[in-house]
Amino acid sequence: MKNQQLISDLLAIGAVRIETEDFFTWTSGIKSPVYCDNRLTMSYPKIRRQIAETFVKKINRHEPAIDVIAGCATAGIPHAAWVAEQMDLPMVYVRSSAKKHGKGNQIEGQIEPGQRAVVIEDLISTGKSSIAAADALEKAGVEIVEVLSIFTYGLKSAEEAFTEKGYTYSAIASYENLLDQLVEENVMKADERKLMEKWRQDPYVFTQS
Ligand SMILES: O=P(O)(O)OC[C@H]1O[C@H](OP(=O)(O)OP(=O)(O)O)[C@H](O)[C@@H]1O
Ligand SMILES: O=C(O)c1cc(=O)[nH]c(=O)[nH]1
Repeated sequence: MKNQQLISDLLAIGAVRIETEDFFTWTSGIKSPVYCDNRLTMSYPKIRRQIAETFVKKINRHEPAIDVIAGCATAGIPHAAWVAEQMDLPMVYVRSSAKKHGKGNQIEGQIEPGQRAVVIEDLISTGKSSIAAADALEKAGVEIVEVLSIFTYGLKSAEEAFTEKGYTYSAIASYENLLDQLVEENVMKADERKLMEKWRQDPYVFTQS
């Protein structure tokens, strides 16, 4: 699946919303004029299959092979499941924090120290959620080979956070691809695009302390 195809699909199913007055609040607290709801892709078998196939191709590049697919709770879980199913690999998922009852697990499913894992996330903003999942797996002795997501905003702070941790990450499509497509489809004018690009350089600009 090409990045521009994914963006077209996300736009076609209404997964991308832009609000220039009543901002969205991201999990990080950032107030954003954009929200990309990749959860909607679950409801479209062709799109979710193409996403899984693209992830599988990326994962198959790794040598030695990957032992386990790890989904980030919650939105990464179904995509991790479809990838694990296609690859006939074990799957686990990682909660944002350990359960307060039951077995107190943060990682659900079976992992063994020394296994090589790919972490599947639906979206990367600051990277905090997927890095926390990768950290939990690493703490359990698992090697993080790559973090994959459907979409990334490509925020500088996320890039720095991944680099600092030494995790490799990639996404099928980016905010850049989204802006290209919005201009292409005449949804956004070139000067509006500039503003959206500017906001990405300083994503906390609308966030009150
Ligand atoms: O890179 P980050 O700044 O961490 O932001 C991205 C995370 O935010 C969203 O999850 P959300 O917290 O909304 O929870 P959900 O997956 O349970 O819907 C998204 O699904 C990512 O997990
Ligand atoms: O950072 C987030 O919370 C976030 C941003 C976004 O565009 N979509 C989403 O589901 N979460």
